[in-house]
Amino acid sequence: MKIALLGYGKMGKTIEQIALQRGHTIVIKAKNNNYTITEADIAIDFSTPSAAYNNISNCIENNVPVISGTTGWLEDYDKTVALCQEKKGAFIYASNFSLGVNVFFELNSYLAKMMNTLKDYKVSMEEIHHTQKLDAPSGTAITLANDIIKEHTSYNSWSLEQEKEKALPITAKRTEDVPGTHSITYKSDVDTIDITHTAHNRQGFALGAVIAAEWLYGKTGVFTMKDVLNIS
Ligand SMILES: NC(=O)c1ccc[n+]([C@@H]2O[C@H](COP(=O)([O-])OP(=O)(O)OC[C@H]3O[C@@H](n4cnc5c(N)ncnc54)[C@H](O)[C@@H]3O)[C@@H](O)[C@H]2O)c1
Ligand SMILES: O=C(O)C1=N[C@H](C(=O)O)CCC1
Repeated sequence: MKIALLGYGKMGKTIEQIALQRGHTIVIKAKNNNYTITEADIAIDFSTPSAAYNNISNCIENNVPVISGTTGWLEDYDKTVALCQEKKGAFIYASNFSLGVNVFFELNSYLAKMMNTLKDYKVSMEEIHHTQKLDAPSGTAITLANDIIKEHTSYNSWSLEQEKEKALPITAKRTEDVPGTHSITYKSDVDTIDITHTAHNRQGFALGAVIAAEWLYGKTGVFTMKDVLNIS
């Protein structure tokens, strides 16, 4: 496929390596909105929270299927879905494209469902990322928190504050060079259960995004990584 990389930073460059290894060509390496999307068969957006919606809607308007991994723009997600449906386009967003994290999402939901009957355990979450990250908490932490809230009746929201009524507390730490670590902890007076996913580098996110692009090409609709990986 002829791929447009919308965002040619840490992720764009890692996706380029994986896409070339898998036989694709890169026709656009955008660092701003100065590009002509119609040159591409498909676009992969890993840009910035303020740029993502314009990039994605530009693709949909021009009938170019688009994958987005950019986080921190989800206030515009519903509008994007409506546009994609109206234009009969193709779109996938995932807060995390790593295959391991997508298994971790399933584990998190299953654990939350079991723990819902054990109200002595309090849930908390910690995410750690590199210091250049623009958004907090991470998109992945928000997905994990929303999945817990769906299963666990003690929580109806998440918060970066630690002691908020019915809110699942998330701690967001920024440490140089950390690609992404997410932990969920259930703590009672007698013991603790922790589950953690640790990314060792950005290759897993990039591989998942290229697999999603290969899967989306030729389809119409709005999809998620659950559709791509056929898990759960
Ligand atoms: N979903 C996932 O699996 C996943 C994994 C890693 C990172 N991310 C997210 O991807 C995004 C990018 O991460 P990164 O580490 O590569 O950031 P980065 O800062 O290294 O790169 C961002 C790039 O976007 C470019 N950019 C700015 N405005 C643009 C525009 N209008 N059009 C196109 N490009 C533009 C910048 O010049 C830069 O090259 C972040 O939102 C991050 O949270 C998601
Ligand atoms: O490096 C980042 O930025 C990451 N962003 C995603 C998130 O916000 O969850 C995925 C992990 C890496």
